[in-house]
Amino acid sequence: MSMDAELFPRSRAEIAPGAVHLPDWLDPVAQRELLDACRAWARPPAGLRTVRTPGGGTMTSRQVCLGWHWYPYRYARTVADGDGAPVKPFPAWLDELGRRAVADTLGPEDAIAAYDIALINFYDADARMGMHRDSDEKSDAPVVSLSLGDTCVFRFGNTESRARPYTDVELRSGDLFVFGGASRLAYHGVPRVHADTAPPELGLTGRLNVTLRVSGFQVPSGGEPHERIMGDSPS
Ligand SMILES: O=C(O)CCC(=O)C(=O)O
Ligand SMILES: [Fe+2]
Repeated sequence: MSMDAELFPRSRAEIAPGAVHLPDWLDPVAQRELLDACRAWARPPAGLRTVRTPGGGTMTSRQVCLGWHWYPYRYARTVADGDGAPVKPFPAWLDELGRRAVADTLGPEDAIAAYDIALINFYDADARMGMHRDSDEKSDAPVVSLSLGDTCVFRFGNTESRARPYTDVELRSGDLFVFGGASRLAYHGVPRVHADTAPPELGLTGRLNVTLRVSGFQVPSGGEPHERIMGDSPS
C-alpha cells in the first residue's frame, strides 16, 4: 500500500478566519513546472542564499526572492545582503497563479493589486522556520503559499504572539495554503520537515515553499524603484 493511501481523503480546511488549506491544488505536471522554475531562480546571480539574522544567527532554510528582495526585515531591489545583483523579475504567470489561488480558497475578493513578491525557501530535512509574521509588506492582500517536495508541519497561530493557540497542518507537495483577512498577520512557522516524503516522480530531495505576496510599494514611473520608498521600520 502506498504511503499516501488515506483512510479519509484530505479536504479543504479553514484553519482560522481567512486562512485556508487546499490539499493537492497543483497537479504533478504543475508541481514539476514550478520546481523547474525554482531551479532556474535558484541560480546565481541573485540566487539561493543563506539568510543572516541581525542577532548573528542564520536561517536554516535557504532563500531566493523574485520582484523584491527580502532580508531581515525589509525589502530591496538588489540582493543587498548577498551578491548585490538586481533581484530577479516577478513573472506575470505567478501573479495569475496567485489570483487563482486566492479565488479557489477565499472566493471572490475585492480587487487585489498585482502579486509582485515571491519568497522561495528551500528546506533540507534539518531545516526549520521559527514563528514569525509576514509584516514587511504594505498591502494587506492575502499571502499565497505553495509547497513542493517533502511534507512539513506548518504551524499556523494567532496574531497576538508566537505561543498557543496554534494549529499544526501537514503541507504536502502540491498543497496550497492562503492566509488573508483576519489571519494576514498571524504568526506561523515550520517546526519540522519529514525527510524522504516527496513524491518520487518529482525528483526533489527536500522541500520548497513559494510564498506570493503583494508589496503595496510604489514604483515611481520612469525610474528604477528604490528601497527608500518603502519606509524603513523593522517589524
Ligand atoms: O515554508 C513555509 O511553508 C513558510 C514560509 C514562510 O512563512 C515565509 O517565507 O515567510
Ligand atoms: Fe512567513
